[in-house]
Amino acid sequence: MRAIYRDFCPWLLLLLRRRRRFLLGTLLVFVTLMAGLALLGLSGWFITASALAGIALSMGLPARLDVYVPGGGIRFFALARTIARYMERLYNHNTVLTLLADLRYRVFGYLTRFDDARLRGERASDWLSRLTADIDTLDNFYLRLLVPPLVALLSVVAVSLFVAIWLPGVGVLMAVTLGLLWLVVTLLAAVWGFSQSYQQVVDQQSLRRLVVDQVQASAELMSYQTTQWHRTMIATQEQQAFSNQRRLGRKAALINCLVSVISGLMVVAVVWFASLVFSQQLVSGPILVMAALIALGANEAFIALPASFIKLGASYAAVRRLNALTGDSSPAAPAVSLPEDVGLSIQVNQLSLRYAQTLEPALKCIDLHLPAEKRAVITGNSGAGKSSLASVLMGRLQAPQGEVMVGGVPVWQLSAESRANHFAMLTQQVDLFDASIAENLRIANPTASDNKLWEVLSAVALDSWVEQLPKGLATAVGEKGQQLSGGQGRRLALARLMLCNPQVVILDEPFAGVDVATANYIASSLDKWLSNRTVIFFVHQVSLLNPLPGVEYHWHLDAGKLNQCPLK
Ligand SMILES: Nc1ncnc2c1ncn2[C@@H]1O[C@H](COP(=O)(O)OP(=O)(O)OP(=O)(O)O)[C@@H](O)[C@H]1O
Repeated sequence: MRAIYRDFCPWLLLLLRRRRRFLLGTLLVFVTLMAGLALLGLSGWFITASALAGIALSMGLPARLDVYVPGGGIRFFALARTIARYMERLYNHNTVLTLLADLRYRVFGYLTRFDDARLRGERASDWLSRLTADIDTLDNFYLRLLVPPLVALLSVVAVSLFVAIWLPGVGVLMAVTLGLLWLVVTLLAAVWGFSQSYQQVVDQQSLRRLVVDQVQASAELMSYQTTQWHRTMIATQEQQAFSNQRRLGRKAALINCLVSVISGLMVVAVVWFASLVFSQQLVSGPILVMAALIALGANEAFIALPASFIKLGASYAAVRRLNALTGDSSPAAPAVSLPEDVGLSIQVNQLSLRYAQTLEPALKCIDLHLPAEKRAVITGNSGAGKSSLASVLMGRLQAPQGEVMVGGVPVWQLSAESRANHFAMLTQQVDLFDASIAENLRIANPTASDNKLWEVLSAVALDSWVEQLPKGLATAVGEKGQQLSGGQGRRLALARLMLCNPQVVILDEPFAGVDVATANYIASSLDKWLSNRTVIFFVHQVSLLNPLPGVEYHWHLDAGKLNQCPLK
């Protein structure tokens, strides 16, 4: 129990930072409920009193009834209920959206502090689950698990005290029964449905993974004729999730049934006790009817609670997954900035890196010094550690041993803005968005003119190809740039890089997928753009296929070890 509280605590505190909204939202829900109950009770009282006055008059007995005050009261409560309900919906939905923004902001903040290895450690569908499904589950917390039980508890107190003014015994009966009902719909529902609703989140995640795999790998599954096998796996998982959901639904229905039985019995008991008091002429008929109707209406505060509390386990599962993020990320965002328009040197001292769950280090005791505004090439066979070293140099991957200094500042102390402004990297796997060519380019520089876009396209020899496209710069490149060839995609990414103005540039296999003539043409444009910048090329080998303009230093990576080589 304490562990559950500890896990929920940070998120509850985040929600309660908006406590004024929370209190006002609760008050509006409470006022709506009370106005409804008052309308029901007063209407019952008024109809009964009118009927009794009519009967008395028809029997020739003297009778008086003020119709104006109760009539006005009924109109007042009817209006109050409508207005309070409208305000409550408006206000609480606004609160939920505000909380959603708070939660997403916090979770996104944690994700931005992860390095490449941690981000790649989980699947995209899992990150998506955290940012969407888990946060939505938490966001339900306010409107389903915090406000309604508080309103229900307040209504138990208010309704019992009100009835006790005329019928103290009935007031106590209602307080005890409704209090018991409150415990049933909150604690009992939460405990009873906990493990199944927890499992529901786990099942949904597994199902989402399998379905994403089915869609993404459909070509492979079809070519190996294993589509049916994979579909069977999905069907089995679906069946498991379905039967768990059915068990949970059955429990929720049973609790709802219990609520109806308890509240129904309470109404019978209220009518019975009140008629005993009525038979002793201690209370009037209209009051008896009013008490019975209020007892009947009080049920409304409890109706939605079982369905919400039975899913407490799901909220707990979401919270635990989100807490795993907070545990992993570094506590504070680094905030050192680099000077503008000054050449930056790169210095690496005794750097070692080992990925989690691997035996051999990917990088071993690396020392490197590249003066400001100079260019170097680092060669190495596949798997030698080139991409890992490039990521560490850019501060995208944190190495536990050794240090990397850029412009004399440890790279991990640099703020995200500073890294974005001063560093640029062409990675092996380029990311293109499902947008037009122009939009993909303007990610690097939103204010770049069309002329500027044509200039960088020409630098990577893509201008004539784009010119002959019917939509030109507005041509969509498809999801992950699927409508471009591999080489075109890389060149577009290189053109995008050329719209920035970084002081340090890292190019990981810049000429991969490009023929020799085009590579030579791109190299000469790159040469101009790279002047006055500190540059490292990462390539498998120095060859005609890799024209490397202006390179003055050469290192070779061999199984994670870096050795300086003479430049041929
Ligand atoms: N996220 C990761 N988790 C575990 N091991 C990794 C990870 N990324 C890379 N490695 C391992 O680190 C070693 C170096 O990989 P890296 O990608 O840096 O090599 P590379 O020289 O860039 O190779 P290539 O030229 O084929 O891209 C490899 O043995 C690889 O298996």
